[in-house]
Amino acid sequence: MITLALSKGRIFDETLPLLAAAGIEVRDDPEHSRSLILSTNHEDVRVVLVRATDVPTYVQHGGADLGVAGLDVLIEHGGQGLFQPLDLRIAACRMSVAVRADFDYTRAVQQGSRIRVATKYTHIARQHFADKGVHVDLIKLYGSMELAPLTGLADAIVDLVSSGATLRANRLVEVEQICAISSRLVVNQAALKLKRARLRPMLDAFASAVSAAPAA
Ligand SMILES: Nc1ncnc2c1ncn2[C@@H]1O[C@H](COP(=O)(O)OP(=O)(O)OP(=O)(O)O)[C@@H](O)[C@H]1O
Ligand SMILES: O=P(O)(O)OC[C@H]1O[C@H](OP(=O)(O)OP(=O)(O)O)[C@H](O)[C@@H]1O
Repeated sequence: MITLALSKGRIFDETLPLLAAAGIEVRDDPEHSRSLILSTNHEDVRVVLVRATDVPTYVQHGGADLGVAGLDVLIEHGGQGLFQPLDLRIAACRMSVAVRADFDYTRAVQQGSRIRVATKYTHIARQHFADKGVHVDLIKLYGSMELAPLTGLADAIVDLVSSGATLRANRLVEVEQICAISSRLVVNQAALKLKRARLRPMLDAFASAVSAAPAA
């Protein structure tokens, strides 16, 4: 059995065409089923639905043989025990610093002020500000980061930005882009050896589908 870990929503939706290119069709629709294990048109391939942040953990510990996870999630996880053969170029966005329009970020940085930064992505944020030599107090949040500067909890946030609509809706401005983010295929290192005959053609089919897809 080959087990693929996916998260519901954009990763599931954007992975489906790549699976189709590898001849794999998922039988259930996660939006209309409560089942967490989905069968496919191949008896020996199944999809398990997990939280986006749990995909690396499932694959690392062999709960799944392979999975799809955002680079943000992989950096935060650390990537131990994971083979990362392919950038799938799906769920593309960027990791950015954003502040209230009336907060002078450039000046705060130049003055060497301590900046309070709220984020779900503490590893990425810590590394970014350490590289810049900026002193920060990090505040760990699990969602709705945009609220933090609006309520006085923080001066800045580090969060994912795609269209910019969420920042605009909350009257925040993007002041720095930290890195580009897309989703990666991750494979359990032991599974890659033990199930190589079944996994290798799947990985090759994903790679061909990615290079055939128009650039995002
Ligand atoms: N607005 C966006 N546009 C494009 N890609 C995004 C966007 N937001 C997040 N992503 C990417 O998609 C991945 C999955 O995001 P999703 O919103 O499905 O899960 P999540 O809510 O961040 O995770 P969890 O449920 O574990 O907290 C993220 O890890 C990121 O790489
Ligand atoms: O620039 P935009 O196109 O507005 O996208 C950015 C938003 O997308 C992500 O949230 P998501 O939609 O995944 O919601 P969630 O984190 O609550 O799941 C991210 O945390 C931002 O809030």
